[in-house]
Amino acid sequence: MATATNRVLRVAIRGDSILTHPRFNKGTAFTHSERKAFGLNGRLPYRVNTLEEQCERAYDQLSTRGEPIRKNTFMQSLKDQNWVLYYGLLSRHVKELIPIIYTPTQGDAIANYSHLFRRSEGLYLSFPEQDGMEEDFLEMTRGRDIQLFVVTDSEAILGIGDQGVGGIGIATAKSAIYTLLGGMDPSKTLPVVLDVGTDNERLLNDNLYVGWPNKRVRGKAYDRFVDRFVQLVRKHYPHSLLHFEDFGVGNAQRLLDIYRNQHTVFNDDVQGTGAVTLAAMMSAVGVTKSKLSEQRYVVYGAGTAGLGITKQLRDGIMAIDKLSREAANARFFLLDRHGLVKQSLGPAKIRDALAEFVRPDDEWAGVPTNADGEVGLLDVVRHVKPTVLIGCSTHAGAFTEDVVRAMAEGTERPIIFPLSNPSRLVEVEPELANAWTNGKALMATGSPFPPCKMPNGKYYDIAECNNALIYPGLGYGAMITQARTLSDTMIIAGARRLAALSPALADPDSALLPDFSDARQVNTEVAIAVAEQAIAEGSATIDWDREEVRDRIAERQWIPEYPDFIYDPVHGEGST
Ligand SMILES: NC(=O)C1=CN([C@@H]2O[C@H](COP(=O)(O)OP(=O)(O)OC[C@H]3O[C@@H](n4cnc5c(N)ncnc54)[C@H](O)[C@@H]3O)[C@@H](O)[C@H]2O)C=CC1
Ligand SMILES: CC(=O)C(=O)O
Ligand SMILES: [Mg+2]
Repeated sequence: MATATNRVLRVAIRGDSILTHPRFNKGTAFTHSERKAFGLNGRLPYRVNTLEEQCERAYDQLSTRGEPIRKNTFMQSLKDQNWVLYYGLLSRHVKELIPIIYTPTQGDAIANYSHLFRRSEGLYLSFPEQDGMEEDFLEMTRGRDIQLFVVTDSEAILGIGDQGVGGIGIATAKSAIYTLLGGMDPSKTLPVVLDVGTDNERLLNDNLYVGWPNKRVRGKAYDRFVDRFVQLVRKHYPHSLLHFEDFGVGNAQRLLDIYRNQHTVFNDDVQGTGAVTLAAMMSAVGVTKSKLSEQRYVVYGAGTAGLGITKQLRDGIMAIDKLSREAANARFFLLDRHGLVKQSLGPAKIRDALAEFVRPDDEWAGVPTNADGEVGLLDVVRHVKPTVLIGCSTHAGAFTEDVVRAMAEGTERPIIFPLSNPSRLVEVEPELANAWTNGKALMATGSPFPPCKMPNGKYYDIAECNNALIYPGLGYGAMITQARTLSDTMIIAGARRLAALSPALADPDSALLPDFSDARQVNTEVAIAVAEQAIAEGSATIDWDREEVRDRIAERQWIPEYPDFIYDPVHGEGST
């Protein structure tokens, strides 16, 4: 509701309308004079509470709920009632509550979306209603200054696959994180689901499923539908940021390539995941006193995130260590469902997008294969002796004891990042990898995990290498400078700033990335770095000096505090 410099708001609605409007509702925090002005006197109990008191009450209520999914439902209902209270509560308990409103719990809420459904949130654009898309879009956005669209088509939600219309839950969660950690004004963000059907049989056979009960539309019809939406964004909100989330592997990078020259677009799974992993890797090589370019990287799961990470690390090696593209590419060994991505697998088993990273066969003479000539993870590890092992496969437990021990034989400090979400899909539990490597592994995971006890009795904090540690800052930096593009160099600037904040820099036994309890300050630093880079390279379209970026961002970031309200039925906000 407020920014650091905007403490008074003119509001046009009153009575029940304001009490049921989550953007304006203050509940018991309406002052007595506001109650008079807005017709609320008889609608509220006498005593005026502070936000602090409201947060205390809401936290007590939340604490009576045991299971994470019940806490998630409570938080959703709070968001439906009062945004300031919702974000106020979250910001007082960031580390405890992010796993409730985001991964892993939001994954369960999305999987059960149609059964938990109470009320809608965001914009639902359904394939059979596409002729009315512009009307629906305008109906939703009329009078609003939307600066950020978070869109999903729900094909690859976290690691749980196609969730049909329930995928709106990842767009709403990612938007909420933009506000909580990036300072984005929630009234200027819009989560969107493109409901193009679902191939999830469980949903198709469920009579309570609330989405379009149809097989997923693909091919040209799909492309036209997505394009219709993107062109509406471009036409009506040319300066907005368009964030793509959890699109399938056949579309994520492809749509990014199509639209990145038309609008300021961002694919979180490709670019956000790549950036946070680059930052964690910079931190890890700082601990081992080596360079990014000196590592041998095995990436297990060459889908959207796997390839995004690989390219971002490759670009980092080129930008920071000045290796050629070919030399940097040669540091990577990718595996997918058919094992090592190597030449003889042929086009039927290798996506075109992986072309740059296909290994030559002659490198693998004498290495054991299965009957189809495929090389598995253990044999890749034995042969390559990787210093880095990254998982983004959704294959729970893929980093077995044999794999981890084989890796530890080949390198003093194995860098192991099992990044699959939600937690139950992690490639290896950090506790196990810690035990199998005698506490030598440097680790980061996609969802939160508890610290591991080291042989010396100390605890090792597991960095949460989740794109939420960086995407709100990347997006905010691009949005606030109205950048024409979110360029690769802006992303690298953000990753370098994040790496510079790593606790492991000061103490090599500390976590590789800042703790999520500091994620707001961290993302603000990332936003500053991105905005400075946007100005330096001419992507920014606002007329700021680099030196003023920090102050400008501090002034503009949205904070969960109640401004004072003045009733103004003519010029006030809230009437549209
Ligand atoms: N930590 C983070 O910030 C992020 C984590 N992720 C996680 O990464 C995982 C993958 O996500 P996406 O790349 O979007 O999905 P995706 O479906 O594009 O990629 C998964 C890839 O793993 C491969 N795969 C599946 N089973 C395999 C197996 N048994 N062996 C080898 N390869 C196998 C698939 O063929 C596919 O190419 C998910 O769990 C997701 O939650 C994704 C984005 C960000
Ligand atoms: C974190 C995230 O974006 C994912 O797991 O898809
Ligand atoms: Mg994602």
